[in-house]
Amino acid sequence: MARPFRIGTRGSPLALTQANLARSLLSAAHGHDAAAYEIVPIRTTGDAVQDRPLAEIGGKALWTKELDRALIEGDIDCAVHSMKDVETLRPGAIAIAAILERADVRERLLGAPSIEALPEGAAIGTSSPRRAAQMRRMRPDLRIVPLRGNVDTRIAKLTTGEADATLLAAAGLQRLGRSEVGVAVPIETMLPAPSQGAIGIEVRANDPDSIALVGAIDHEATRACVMAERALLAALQADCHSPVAAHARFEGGVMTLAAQLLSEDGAEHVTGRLSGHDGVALAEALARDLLDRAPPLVCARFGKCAA
Ligand SMILES: NCc1[nH]cc(CCC(=O)O)c1CC(=O)O
Repeated sequence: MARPFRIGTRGSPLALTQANLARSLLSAAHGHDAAAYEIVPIRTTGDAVQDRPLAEIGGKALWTKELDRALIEGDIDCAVHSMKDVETLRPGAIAIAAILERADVRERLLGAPSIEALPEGAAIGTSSPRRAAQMRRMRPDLRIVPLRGNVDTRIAKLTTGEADATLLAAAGLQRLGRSEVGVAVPIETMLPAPSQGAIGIEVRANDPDSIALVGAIDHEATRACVMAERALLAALQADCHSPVAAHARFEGGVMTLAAQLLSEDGAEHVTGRLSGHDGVALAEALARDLLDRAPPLVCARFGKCAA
């Protein structure tokens, strides 16, 4: 290559680790020297504003807007994202060229050996509406306190007593070399966020060379699962503040998509699962079914209900 292929990323330790993983996979797939790739960290609004609730900052595209602009303007050739943080509707000028093989999708609980073992009234630090609602559903006695910052900051805030316990994605901990921290929560107990554990690489939609280069490291099964989970969010018209969990997986060539919608306070919820071969069709059917069966408070949160 004439010049290095520029890999755009957020500057957090987890984002940089993920960008380096993308670089290693790309150089291995194409037999390039690592120097053929350049990591370009870009500061996002979500990283810059650490002291206010996410919903207050404006909500949408907090982690992607600056990277989108750099990509579209040609300052970078691709952008590496945690797919969990990427909005369901992407700009037409941007294409997802690869989704990497998914890591452990589970949540890990830090601060107690299990959810049942949490002391009465314990403070759970999380800024995720999904995690908050799921915890309130299982343990209405718990208090939810906001906890933001990158993974290491959140772990540190437990030590300083800002919260008694927290939940973090196993995938992020693993990638930061902290896979021993906390205990894994089975997905049957706590269904993860849609796209949790999946890294996506975006390119300009009108850049066929980058589409081919990056497409070489796509993991087809992960892509199908993540696209089904994202199609469910689209069909629900959910956004990043919606308390929704979803997880798709293949078993013997058949995809099973499971999902849970909750009211903010966790008092009401609806769950469902469907199996089949077309992930997007499964997502649309499951969304219809969940909205049809949603109790009133869940319905109020997700709009589009029949009632
Ligand atoms: N919202 C922040 C975020 N985005 C991606 C991850 C972890 C990695 C992943 O889920 O792919 C995290 C931290 C967390 O939820 O623990």
